[in-house]
Amino acid sequence: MTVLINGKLISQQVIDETAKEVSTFVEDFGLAPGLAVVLVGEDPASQVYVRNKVKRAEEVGIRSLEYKLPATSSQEALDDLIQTLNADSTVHGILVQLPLPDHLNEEAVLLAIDPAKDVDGFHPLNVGALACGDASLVPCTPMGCMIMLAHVHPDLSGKQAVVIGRSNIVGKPMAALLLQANCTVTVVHSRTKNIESICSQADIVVAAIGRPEMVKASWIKPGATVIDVGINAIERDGKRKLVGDVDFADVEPVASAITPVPGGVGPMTIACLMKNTLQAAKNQVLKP
Ligand SMILES: Nc1nc2c(c(=O)[nH]1)N[C@@H](CN(C=O)c1ccc(C(=O)N[C@@H](CCC(=O)O)C(=O)O)cc1)CN2
Repeated sequence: MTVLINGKLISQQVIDETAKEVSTFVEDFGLAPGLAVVLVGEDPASQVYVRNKVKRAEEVGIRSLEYKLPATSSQEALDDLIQTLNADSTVHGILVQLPLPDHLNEEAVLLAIDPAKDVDGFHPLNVGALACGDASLVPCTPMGCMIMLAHVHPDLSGKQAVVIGRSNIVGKPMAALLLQANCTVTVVHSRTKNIESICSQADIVVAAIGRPEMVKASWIKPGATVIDVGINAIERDGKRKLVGDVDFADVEPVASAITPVPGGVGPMTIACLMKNTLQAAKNQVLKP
């Protein structure tokens, strides 16, 4: 029978563990970790994610500060805010919700965040540390995928893993983490030839393409584990529905374990953000 890897349940475990550690941190250091969440514009999905981040922060005892800037904000205005947050010793974590409006330079924004406060793990210094196997702040979605994988594969060593997609947020850090866990890793992308045949040899498939239900049963080796990072809103039978990058109904009977959408990787992203915020606070308090 196929195991459904339940992101809601596992993320709640991560939240509960983090809440305990936050309370020890408060006892030891007399202050709660502080997280600044910056949202530029009014993208409805981003508003939901930011709201959920603030809610989860409250739940674990992290002090959250929300900054909402208008969609027309200048690069300078955003940079000024980041510099102020960088200089504030009560703020241990800073995240700028992505995507940003088109006129803003995302790379420059991510570079402006103090790497010690970069709880998304997107700053080039943290990306480099991850590539060297020495990261303290790891991007939240790939970290969440690794925690879910650990539930079905306590030892990933020697497994053939295929990551579909090469984004900076998911594909590349995911490949680095799987490599660190001693998997043999292949990254496939839009220019890869024979994607289906490469995927069908993998023990683990991580789909992070951003194309609804692209991965079919014929791509999956019987008994493989499938992690679906995609969150795509589609219309089916006149109703709005969230689906992943994996055709769940087609793939589920072939896989030995699979994550659902919704309720899979998504909730893990926010739980891992709480873990990173606590980690950043510990790093700053212990090594100011
Ligand atoms: N600065 C960042 N921006 C973005 C990130 C990120 O990690 N850092 N990731 C995504 C958005 N995201 C968090 O920010 C995120 C996406 C989805 C979910 C989630 O829980 N999804 C639910 C479904 C939610 C719904 O009903 O719409 C699920 O999959 O069950 C959490 C966080 C891009 N931007």
